[in-house]
Amino acid sequence: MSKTAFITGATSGFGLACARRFAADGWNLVLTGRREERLAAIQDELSAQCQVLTLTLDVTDAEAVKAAVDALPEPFAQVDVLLNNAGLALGTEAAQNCDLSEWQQMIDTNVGGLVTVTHALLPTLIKQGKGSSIINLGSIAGHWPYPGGNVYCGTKAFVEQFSYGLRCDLSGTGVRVTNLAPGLSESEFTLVRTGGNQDAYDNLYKGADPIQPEDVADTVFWLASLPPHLNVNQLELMPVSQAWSPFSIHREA
Ligand SMILES: NC(=O)C1=CN([C@@H]2O[C@H](COP(=O)(O)OP(=O)(O)OC[C@H]3O[C@@H](n4cnc5c(N)ncnc54)[C@H](OP(=O)(O)O)[C@@H]3O)[C@@H](O)[C@H]2O)C=CC1
Ligand SMILES: O=CCS(=O)(=O)O
Repeated sequence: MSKTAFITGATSGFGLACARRFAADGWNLVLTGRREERLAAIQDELSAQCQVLTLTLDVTDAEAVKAAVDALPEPFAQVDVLLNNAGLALGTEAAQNCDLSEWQQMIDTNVGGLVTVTHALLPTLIKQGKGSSIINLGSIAGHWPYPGGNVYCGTKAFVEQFSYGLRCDLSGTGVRVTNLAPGLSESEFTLVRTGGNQDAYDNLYKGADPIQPEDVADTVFWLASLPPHLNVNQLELMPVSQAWSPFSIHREA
C-alpha cells in the first residue's frame, strides 16, 4: 500500500519540489496552500503518478486546519510523513524600522501554523508509529543571526527547539522528528520577503549557485526513506558558496 505525505506550502519552492519527488515514488499526497489555482494545476500535473488530495488551507486558521485534518478521506487519512514547510520571511529591515504586522504574520505562520498542523496530525502519526516522520523546515536563520533577520530568525529558532521537544515527547511512539535547516536557496521566498523586488532576487543569487528546491526535495525524501530505527535530529544544509561572516564590531568614530 502506498504511503501518504502531508505537505504544507506545496504551491511553490521546496513544498512543490517535494510533492514532485514523492509523486515520482508513488506516494499518496495531501498538498496544501492558499493559492487554489496553483493547487489545481499541481493536481493535474501529478495525478498521473499518484493519488493527490489538494486542500486550500491557510495554516494560520486553526479551525480550518483541524476540520480539514479530521475530514481526511481514504486513502489519505493515515499520514506517514508530515512536512511542515509553509512559511515566509517579510522584510530585511533593522528591527527598529520593522512593521509590527509583518512580524505578527511571520510568527502566526512559521510558529502558529506549524504547531497547529502538528497538533492536528499527531494522533494519526502516532497511530502509524514506527517509520512515520515529522520534518520541519527550520533554517540556518534559526542558528545564525544576521542583520535584518530579527523575527524571522526567532521563528526558525522556535522550529528547532519545538522539533527537539517533540522528539522527547514522542520517544517510544516510533515517530521521528527532524529539523531541516537550509541556507541560501533559490525560490519565491525571496520575492515574498522583498515585496516582489526582482532586482533584489537577482542580486541575492547572482554567482552564488544556491540550493535549489530539488536539492531540498531529495534531502526530505532521503530523510523519509531512512530505516525506521534512525532519526536525524538536525540537518543543516548550505550551498558551498555560503559560509559565516566575522563577528560584527561597531566602532565609535
Ligand atoms: N528559500 C530559502 O532560502 C529558505 C526557506 N526556508 C523555509 O522553507 C520553507 C519553504 O520556503 P520556500 O519554498 O523557499 O518559499 P516559497 O515562498 O517558494 O514557498 C512558501 C510556501 O508556503 C506557503 N505559505 C505561506 N504562508 C502560508 C499560509 N499562511 N498558509 C498556508 N501556506 C502558506 C506558500 O503557499 P501559498 O502562498 O499558496 O499559501 C508556499 O507554498 C519556509 O518555511 C521557509 O521559511 C528555510 C531555509 C531557506
Ligand atoms: O531561511 C532562509 C535562509 S536566510 O535567507 O535566512 O539565510
